Amino acid sequence: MATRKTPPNDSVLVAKKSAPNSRSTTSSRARTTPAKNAPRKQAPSKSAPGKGRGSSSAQQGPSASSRAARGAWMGVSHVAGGTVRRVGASAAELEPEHRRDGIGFFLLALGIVVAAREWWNLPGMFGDIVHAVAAGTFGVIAYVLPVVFIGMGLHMFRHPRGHQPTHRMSIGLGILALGSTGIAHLVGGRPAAGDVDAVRDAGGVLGVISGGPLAAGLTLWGAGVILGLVSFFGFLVLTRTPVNRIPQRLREVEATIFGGHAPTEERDYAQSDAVADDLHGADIGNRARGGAPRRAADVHHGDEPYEQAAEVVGRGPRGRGRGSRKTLGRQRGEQQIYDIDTIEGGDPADGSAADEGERATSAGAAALARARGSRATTSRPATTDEADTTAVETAGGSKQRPGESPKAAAARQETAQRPAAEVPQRQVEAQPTEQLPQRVEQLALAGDITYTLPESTLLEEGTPPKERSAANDRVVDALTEVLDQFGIDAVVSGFTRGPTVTRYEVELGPGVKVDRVTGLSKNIAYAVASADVRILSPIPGKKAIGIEIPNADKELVSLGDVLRSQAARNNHHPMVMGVGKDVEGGYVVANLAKMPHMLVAGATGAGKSSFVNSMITSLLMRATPEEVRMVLVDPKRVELTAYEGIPHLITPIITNPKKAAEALEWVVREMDARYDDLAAFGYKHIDEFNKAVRAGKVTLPPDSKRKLAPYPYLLVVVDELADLMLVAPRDVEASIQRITQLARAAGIHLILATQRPSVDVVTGIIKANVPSRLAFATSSLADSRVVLDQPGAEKLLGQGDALFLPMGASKPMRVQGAWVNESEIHGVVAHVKAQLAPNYREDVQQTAPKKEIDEDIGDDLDVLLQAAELVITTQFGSTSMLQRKLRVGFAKAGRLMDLLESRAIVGPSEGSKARDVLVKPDDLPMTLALLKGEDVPDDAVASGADGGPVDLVAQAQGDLDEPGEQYYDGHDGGDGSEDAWELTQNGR
Ligand SMILES: Nc1ncnc2c1ncn2[C@@H]1O[C@H](COP(=O)(O)OP(=O)(O)OP(=O)(O)O)[C@@H](O)[C@H]1O
Repeated sequence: MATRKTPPNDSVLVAKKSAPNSRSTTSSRARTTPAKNAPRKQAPSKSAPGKGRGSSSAQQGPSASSRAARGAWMGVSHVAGGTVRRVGASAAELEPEHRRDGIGFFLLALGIVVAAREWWNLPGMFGDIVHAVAAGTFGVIAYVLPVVFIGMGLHMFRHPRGHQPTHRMSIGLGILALGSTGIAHLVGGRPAAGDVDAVRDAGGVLGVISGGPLAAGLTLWGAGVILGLVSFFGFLVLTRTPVNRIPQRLREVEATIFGGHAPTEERDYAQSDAVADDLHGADIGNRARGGAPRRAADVHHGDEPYEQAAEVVGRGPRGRGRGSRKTLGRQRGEQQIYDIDTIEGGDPADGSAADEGERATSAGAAALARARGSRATTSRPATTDEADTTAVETAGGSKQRPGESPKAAAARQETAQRPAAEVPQRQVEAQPTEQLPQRVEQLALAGDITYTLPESTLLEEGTPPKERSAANDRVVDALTEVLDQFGIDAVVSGFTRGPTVTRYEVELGPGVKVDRVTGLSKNIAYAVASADVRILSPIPGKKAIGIEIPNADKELVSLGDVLRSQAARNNHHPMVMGVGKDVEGGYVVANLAKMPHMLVAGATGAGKSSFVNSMITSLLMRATPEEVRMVLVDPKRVELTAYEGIPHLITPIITNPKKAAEALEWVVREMDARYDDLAAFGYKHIDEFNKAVRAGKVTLPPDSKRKLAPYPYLLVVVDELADLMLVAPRDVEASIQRITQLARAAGIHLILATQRPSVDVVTGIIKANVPSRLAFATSSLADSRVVLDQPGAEKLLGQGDALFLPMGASKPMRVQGAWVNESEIHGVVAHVKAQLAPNYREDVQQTAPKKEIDEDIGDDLDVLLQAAELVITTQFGSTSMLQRKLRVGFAKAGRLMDLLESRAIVGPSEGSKARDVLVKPDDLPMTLALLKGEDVPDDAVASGADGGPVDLVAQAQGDLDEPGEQYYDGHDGGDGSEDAWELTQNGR
């Protein structure tokens, strides 16, 4: 393999280091080489100046033999050096899993060799050497070395992909070795370094180093205590046990030895087999590490991520064997964390870059800065085999592409030949290994209750992220081929792999039209055998076209990982939720309080309900019922039932759409009440008010009996807006409009989810007032436009793949939604329910006034109310005034006047004269209430004047006969009446 395909980095490396022939076989890069290669090809002759001179000096006699010897030595060293480099490079070419397997086997073999000598006294020189090294270094501790080596080897096999745990183990073992050999040194009588045998029987050289000076300085016991502590610390690092978790770890160990369940083990891997296999093989958490079996019986319906994708995942690319192709591309960095907080503040790209700069680890940050900083350092393809072949062909003939200038060709070739080793590699954030500490709150309202937020171990870990896979390499090949076939001067310059899609970056040569690539979307889809190709031009913040192609091997984004990410840890706001991961593999969290309202839409099965579950669970994980209360509306009756009875609820889950509409009206009233408070106490936002209340700065009037308490945030979740719009479109729309326009300062936030993002459900008014959007896969382009005002959502993959357009962002970002399964939800809900019962507000569903709008009014209620108001306030019953002021047609104005007459608000028509108005302005509110079908107190009825409202009330109460049918008899107007009206208006 290594001889057939010399990897590009090898080829460049060898060329630089003067291996003359390396190009001829390969040439992978020939296409990209000529300009630069020429001098490089000269390198060997440069390194062999002796040759040239040799031929002349051969005639010089005596020094010829020494030169020949030197030449021979150089030759041998070249061959040897080249071989070593080639083997090294080939090893680097291996898949990371194979490399780790190789290390695993090496450690196993080492363990066996050391055991053979230290345990079974292997005789002979080999045994002596092993003993000299092992015991010489570690002293008597060498007895346990085989266990350590074999253990680490097995660990490598079990976790072929991660590297963090191995680093931790190495550090832990190092510290433990220092401590324990030091103790062995003390116990072994503190032999002098020169006494080899005694040193081997004590703590070895390491023991002399760690124990000797300590004992000399601190006495034997002092040194012993210090070394004991050092060893203990090493052990804790090795076993990943923070001191505060020692009791829990002991319980886990006890549970493992004596059976039963440790608390953290009560998790349930209800994943599809394929995904679970993925998880299983990849270090997914305590349970998998403990080897506890998964319980198939625990798999719930609807509790499986990527339900239909199981088959695809099952026969992912790993099953099909891998080539040894070189991959290209920038590596994904999970340190890249988008916090919607940051994005909201300004340019998303800038925000994230700044974020990255701050948070990346030093190694990752340096690489990231390089990757971001200049185009020249953006990753370039380290070529594939196919590219190699093409390169050979083009190298032999034209090195320029059609229409390309020689200079451009040279520049392109120069960049394209950069070795993979120079590709900036971004550090991948480790799966969070530390669980979050539990937050404990003393509840203010129920002072005797200490509320503990759920432990983060209740949420499982997801699939460890892959940096690249063979599937990515195949796609890069296919894309390169398509670009070549169509003679487009463009290179696939890198890719970032997200959990469900990979974004390939294509950089254009000078003078190449973007349309030439975007116009190829169908050919690209054909070449990569996937219908779901989405092209972004450009990638926001980058000079490159993005081609997003689904991963054949999807990764599960678990809510637990998102909430344990740095982005979520750094933000202590109770309304922060885990959204998922973006295409670059960065965790996305969002502060719902800053959204401030969100529309979540997508076709059935696209992942809305899963998102809503993740959102509610996020809040339960992070917020006490005093911080966040919820109104959950679930007309489908299935999605949110799991949350019934949680103390965060302000009313039982509402399943009846009519009641939901009423609940929205309650939310409006609650909002008004909060606003009144803010105004009364002089605050602009509920946060300021709450702060002042907590600080005791808000003083009530002396006679007030009210007990001041901070207002919790109120999250109103409607899981199917369409159902509400069906029963009471006008009321629902009006409530939503009012809430969304004002509620932000009152700490009230709306999440509206729908699977029917059509204009009759997501009306213009709703859209205008709900600024943040989350679009899961929609069934049509039109739906995508309704949600996002742009196409894109129709190309999403479903199952949590989404476009997220938070308020203030100009371009949507693609995210894979966080997944939380039913058993996790049950765990979290059980935890919160066990601590506190819900304290429902009675008024939410009860005080909403009963309304019965008369049939003849029908859909005209709004305009009729306006007409009544106009007529009563002006005391002028003119139809043409209604026409003009309400901008309605003649027929409609006439009908309104009929309705007003039938309710005894105006008298009958009197020809061209304006009608008498029978209701006094003072009675306007009651009249309007009656028209709206609201209950009016009896004492209000008695105050009716001139029989108007009294009649109306009486009629509403059935005391009068239905008024006779009266038809409007035409235009009431001569000009006189209109003028009179104008006069009235002017006179006011
Ligand atoms: N974030 C995710 N990660 C993995 N799989 C997911 C995710 N979201 C959804 N899925 C998969 O898609 C299926 C359907 O998701 P979900 O029930 O949330 O869709 P929906 O849009 O609410 O559909 P409906 O409107 O019919 O209720 C889930 O059962 C799950 O298998």
